[in-house]
Amino acid sequence: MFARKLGGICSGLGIEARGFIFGPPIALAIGAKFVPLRKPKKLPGKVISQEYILEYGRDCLEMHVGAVEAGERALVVDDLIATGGTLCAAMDLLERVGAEVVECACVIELPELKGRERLNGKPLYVLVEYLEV
Ligand SMILES: O=P(O)(O)OC[C@H]1O[C@H](OP(=O)(O)OP(=O)(O)O)[C@H](O)[C@@H]1O
Ligand SMILES: Nc1ncnc2[nH]cnc12
Repeated sequence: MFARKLGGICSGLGIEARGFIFGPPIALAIGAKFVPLRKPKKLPGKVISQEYILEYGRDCLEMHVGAVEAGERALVVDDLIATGGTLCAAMDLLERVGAEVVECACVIELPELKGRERLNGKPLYVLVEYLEV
């Protein structure tokens, strides 16, 4: 599995909603804590927020202040990458708190939407590339 090669990852982050299916078992498998990145007004307590643009509108991700500390190595997990806006917002949040995003991982990539190109060279692991025929 990809994560075994990475080592030393403290935080496995899952993006609401379907990233919550895959993030927790991956975090458990690599011995990392699971940190949820949620849609607005779902997390209690103090949060930092990052807005982003999707194919079909705008949205925002939030993370608890203190959930990830400066210097932590992090893996971001979601079900799917399309335009890459969601993963970019997740990476922006983590960079704002001084964490290092080691890799992003998704089950499905829609390569025609070129999301990978927006990740500034950050490694992206995917299981399935879906191409329209
Ligand atoms: O690469 P992008 O263009 O940013 O799109 C990918 C995102 O879109 C979907 O979530 P959605 O925003 O539909 O939210 P949901 O999981 O709450 O339905 C999917 O689960 C990803 O999180
Ligand atoms: N084009 C797309 N198809 C399926 N799921 C998506 N989530 C975001 N964009 C999508």
